Amino acid sequence: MIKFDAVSKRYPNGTTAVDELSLDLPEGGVTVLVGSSGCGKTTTLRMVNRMVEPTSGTISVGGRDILEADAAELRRGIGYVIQQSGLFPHRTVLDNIATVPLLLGWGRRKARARAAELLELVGLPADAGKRYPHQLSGGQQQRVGVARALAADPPVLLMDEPFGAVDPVVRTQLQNELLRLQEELRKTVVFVTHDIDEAVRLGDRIAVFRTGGRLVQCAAPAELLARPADDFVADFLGAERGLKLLSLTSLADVPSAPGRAIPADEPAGAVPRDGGRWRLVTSARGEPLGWLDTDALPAGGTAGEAALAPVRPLRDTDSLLSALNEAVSSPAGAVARVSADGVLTGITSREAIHDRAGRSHAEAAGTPTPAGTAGAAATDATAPAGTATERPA
Ligand SMILES: Nc1ncnc2c1ncn2[C@@H]1O[C@H](COP(=O)(O)OP(=O)(O)OP(=O)(O)O)[C@@H](O)[C@H]1O
Repeated sequence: MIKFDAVSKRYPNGTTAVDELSLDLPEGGVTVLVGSSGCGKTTTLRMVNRMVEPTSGTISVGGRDILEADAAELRRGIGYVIQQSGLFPHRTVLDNIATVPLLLGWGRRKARARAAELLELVGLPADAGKRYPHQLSGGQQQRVGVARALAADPPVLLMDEPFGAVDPVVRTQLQNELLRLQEELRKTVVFVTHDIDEAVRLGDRIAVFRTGGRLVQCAAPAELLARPADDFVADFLGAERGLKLLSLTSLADVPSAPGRAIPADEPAGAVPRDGGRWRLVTSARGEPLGWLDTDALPAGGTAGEAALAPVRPLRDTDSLLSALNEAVSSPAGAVARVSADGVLTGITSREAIHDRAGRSHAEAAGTPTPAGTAGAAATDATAPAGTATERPA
């Protein structure tokens, strides 16, 4: 969709911002550009919509050399979102979003209807449309920035650190919104960030640049994390790249055992004390409520009335990293698995998670799978904490 062929950008002061870049950005995918400050990410992005002209090489969008296109026409097919949202302060939110459709001569009514539709698409309430940008939070302004960039339904979206100026919680929300939108819209997105976690979350592919505008590696996140091309990329990805890789693997194919859960209305005195210390207590509907310590059972009352250690049930769509986190923080050393409606489907041992984690690394690195621990993969809720064989992930 977007193709860079031996593209360089040299500024008159002698700075080489981008050096002989050859890169294909697939249609409908998110390509994230990362790298240390000043390595040419923004320059690369801005060359796509001709805000910066390359010194040499060719860039094509949809098979057409961008230098042969009229710059204004080219930009109509390319949405652009920047860090400080870039909204017009004296225009209402709705008018901001309607900017490009109005420039395209859509007519006021149609442009505003489209803007209202987009407001909803990016998760803002309809009444936000009448406000001015300064009457919105930073996160809401960024949503408006995204809505404005999408207004004319461009096939390409350029995003230059769009979530760089908001706090981590809002940032995660905005990332989730973008993933949801992308699921629906399938734009070809070029996304610049300094944040490797953001890159791993959002990117179908990640391009790592180094100072001097040199592309070092471009690969899918899992491949990049498992097989960094050199020490520079490995350092850039950080010491925790093994854990980051686990954030990309889902829990879906990790086995679980039914587990013998205890209903909350079971009399405490009737809870079996043998076969393991921690037992999962569930509601009448089967939702996990917490872990019961059978070494400290109260004399009277029900299992549900006892002090329970917290449980954070996980679904198949949760990541292996979340599962590992839950397994190490749960006193039972196991994870309660639930269906989409929150009902217990089984219990997975820490060992099963370790086993899957090891395979996930081996798969991504293209090395032989380490011997599995099939058969010991699941646990039942009666297994005492810490009985799983400890193996490094
Ligand atoms: N107009 C310009 N004139 C001269 N040098 C420039 C100009 N614009 C950018 N540069 C230089 O080109 C290099 C690449 O800049 P660019 O903004 O693309 O980097 P970046 O990777 O986006 O940086 P950051 O992460 O800090 O935003 C830098 O050394 C920068 O100083």
